Amino acid sequence: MGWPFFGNMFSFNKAFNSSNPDSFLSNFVNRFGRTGMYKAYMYGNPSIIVTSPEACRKVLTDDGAFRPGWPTSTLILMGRKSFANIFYNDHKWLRKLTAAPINGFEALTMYTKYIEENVVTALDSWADMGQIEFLTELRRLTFKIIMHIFLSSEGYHVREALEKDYTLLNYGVRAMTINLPGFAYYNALKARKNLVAVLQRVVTRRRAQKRENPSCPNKDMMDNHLDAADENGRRLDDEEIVDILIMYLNAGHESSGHTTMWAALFLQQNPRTFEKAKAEQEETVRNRPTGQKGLTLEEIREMVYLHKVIDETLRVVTFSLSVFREAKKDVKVCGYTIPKGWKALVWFRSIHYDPETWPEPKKFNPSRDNFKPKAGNFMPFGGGSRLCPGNDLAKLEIAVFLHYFLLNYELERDNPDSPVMFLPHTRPKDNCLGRIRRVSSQT
Ligand code: HEM
Repeated sequence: MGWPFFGNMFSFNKAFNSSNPDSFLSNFVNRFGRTGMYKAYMYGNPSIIVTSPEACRKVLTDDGAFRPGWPTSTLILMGRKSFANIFYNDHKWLRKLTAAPINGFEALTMYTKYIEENVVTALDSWADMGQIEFLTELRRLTFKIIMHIFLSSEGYHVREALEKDYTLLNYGVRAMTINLPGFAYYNALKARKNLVAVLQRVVTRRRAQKRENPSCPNKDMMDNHLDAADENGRRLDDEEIVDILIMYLNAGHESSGHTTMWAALFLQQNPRTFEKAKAEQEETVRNRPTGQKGLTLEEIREMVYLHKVIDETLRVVTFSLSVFREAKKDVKVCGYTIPKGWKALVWFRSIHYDPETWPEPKKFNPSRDNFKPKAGNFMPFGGGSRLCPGNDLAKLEIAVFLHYFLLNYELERDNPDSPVMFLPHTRPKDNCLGRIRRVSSQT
């Protein structure tokens, strides 16, 4: 279980700050064999790192034995009333409240137009901007989209005020919990304070508006939260609304921004895949009824190859390296006992990089046609009752972006060999510095 007090965090940080993050787990495998479960001391807690698909699935789906168990440092940043720390009936109610408006055909059709308009405008302006940090611009774009869904009636200033602080908040999420100036965790705590202050001001103002004009229709998710009551009439207090929003806005843009960047990058690095994906998009446009302007959700759902590209990107990148659960009792998983109170770290990266399931796992290859999916060996959005509620929205955003990117643009990187960072999330160190160039004008 590593060093006293620090446990395995030194070796974790060493591996994830090198070019070979998987060496962290290989160390366990080399010493103890492919057991699928390894005892470790992580983020201040005795933990079991769970790596086999069967064991991961069991941990994610057995709500009787496990509950979310995020480290205290993460809970402080996300908020003690965020999704990371709500359980049972409250969780069920709040999931229904927040997931319904971003799922299903009608909701996604409504957002397709907004996403499309913003993707088209963004790509067009980036092409005129010369050198850009592609990742930074994509994060701005996905943040604008998630803000539209949750806080559409707030203007540019609120968005700007929140956007800056989210970057700092994220850098602190998987950092060492050192609350001293100059350290990532210290900056993240300051960023959270600012985020809370901005959102609290919005809640206070909206409550006042609702008192003055109770019949005013709801405009966005924030308004829905202010009105919501559960079956016993319980309403959400300010802290709950702020914490739910802090986590949702974060989860809703970082992941899709990063994944979109990697998808574009992988396509650019693999010309044959690029051409194949582009051909599918050209066919979509050719088959479009005359008079139809822009994409429809039906068209997007029929893009078979593009979805393979997106899935393969989700696998190779594995944006959520692992998620945390805590054993509510001593529980047997695949022959081993996880003791009550211990954390279980569901290690998605090992599932997605298992060479037995994914030959040449580090290779981006959307045409893994011999792949037979088995329950648990592809879980980019998690599983069980905590399955990501934004998965369809995220895939929609990525698909719309790739549609226009493939048809009309290419990415030229300034530092194609820029090293890759793995914490807090996998990204090129230079945030993908480069240029977006127009290559044709088909749409
Ligand atoms: C590529 C994009 C995305 C990836 C890879 C991703 C991944 C994940 C994963 C693995 C989980 C499970 C966490 C757990 O088991 O504890 C999760 C949960 C969550 N995601 Fe996503 N996500 C993405 C996009 C989004 C978007 C667009 C939104 C919002 C619209 C969102 C909101 C959430 C929320 C609120 C949870 C917590 C759910 C709960 O605890 O019930 N995610 N996500």
